[in-house]
Amino acid sequence: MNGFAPGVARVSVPATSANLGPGFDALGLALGLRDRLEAEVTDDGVVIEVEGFGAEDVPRDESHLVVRSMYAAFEALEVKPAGLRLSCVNVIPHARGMGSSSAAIVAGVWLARELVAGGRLLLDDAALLDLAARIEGHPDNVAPALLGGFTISGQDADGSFYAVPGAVDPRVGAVVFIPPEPVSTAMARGLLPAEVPHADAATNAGRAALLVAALGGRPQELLRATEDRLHQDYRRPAMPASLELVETLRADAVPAIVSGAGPTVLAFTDTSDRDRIADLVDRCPEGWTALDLAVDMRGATAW
Ligand SMILES: Nc1ncnc2c1ncn2[C@@H]1O[C@H](COP(=O)(O)OP(=O)(O)O)[C@@H](O)[C@H]1O
Ligand SMILES: N[C@@H](CCOP(=O)(O)O)C(=O)O
Repeated sequence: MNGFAPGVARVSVPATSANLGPGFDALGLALGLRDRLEAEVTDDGVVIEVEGFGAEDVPRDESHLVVRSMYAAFEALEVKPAGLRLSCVNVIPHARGMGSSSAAIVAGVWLARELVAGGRLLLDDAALLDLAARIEGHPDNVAPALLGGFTISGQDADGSFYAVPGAVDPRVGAVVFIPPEPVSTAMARGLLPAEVPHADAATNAGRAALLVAALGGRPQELLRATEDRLHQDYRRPAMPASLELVETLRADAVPAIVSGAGPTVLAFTDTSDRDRIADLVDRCPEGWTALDLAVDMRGATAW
C-alpha cells in the first residue's frame, strides 16, 4: 500500500508511575510491567484483539485508544490506511495510576510510525513525545513510557512538550499496592483546586528538586523528597484507603506516594534489601495486589 512499510510492527511499552509525590505533571518513572502490541495495515476495516486488562470493556472500533493514537500519528505523517489489524496483550491495570492510557497512546503512535515507510525520519522521538503528550494532556507518563527510566517533562509557552532523562541509582526499586477498584485520571484531576497556597508550592518545588538528587544517587533522601502538598491530599475523597496506606507506610519511614492520579500506592525500595521488600509486600491490604517491580530503563521497544 502506498506510503506504508510492509509487514507487522510490534512494540512493548512499560507501565509508568507519574508525579512520584511532589513532581505533579512533571516527574515519571518506567516500571517493569509491559503491554505488548502488534499491528499491520490491511485493505479494509479495523480489527482489534485484546487479551488481559480491558478485554471486557475497551471498544473494538476507531474509538479504541491505541487506534485513535495510531490515526493521530498517521495524520501527522500525512497517510491514511484503508484498514488496520491490532492485537494487544495488556498487563498494565487500567485506571489505577500506573499509566495504562499513556502506554496505549505511546504504543499507538509508535506502531503507526513503524508502519509508515521512512516514518522515523518524518517523526523523530521528540515529535512523537509531543504528539503523545498532546493526546494524553500531560507529559509525565508518556515521557518515561517512550524513553524509559526516570524523566523530567513539561510544556513550553508555545504548547509544545519536552522531556529529559534523569539518573536512577541502581539501588532504587518499587513495590506497588494496587487496589481492586479503579479511579479514572480525569475524575482525580477534577478534584484539584485551581489555586494552592504559596507555601505549599514552594515546599513542593524544593522536594521535587531533592527527588531528582535522591533518585540519582542519594536514595537515603527519598522519604523527605517524596513529600507532596499539591495533589495527593486533595484526591483523598476518591481514594481514602490509599491515602491511609501512604500515611501508615511513611510513619514507618517508607517513602510511599500515590502513584500517578491513584489509587495505586507506590513505595520506593532498596533493591538489595530483599527481607525489607518481603516485609513490605506482606503489608498489602486484603483484596489489593502487591507487585515488586524494578525500574525499567527501556522505553517503548520493538519485540
Ligand atoms: N491498552 C489500552 N487499550 C485501550 N484503552 C486503554 C488502554 N489502556 C487504557 N485505556 C483507556 O484508558 C482508561 C484508563 O486511563 P486513565 O483513567 O488515565 O488511567 P491510567 O492511565 O492511570 O491507567 C481505560 O479505562 C481505557 O478507557
Ligand atoms: N500527573 C497526572 C498523572 C496521571 O497518571 P495516571 O497513571 O493516573 O494516568 C495526574 O496526577 O493527574
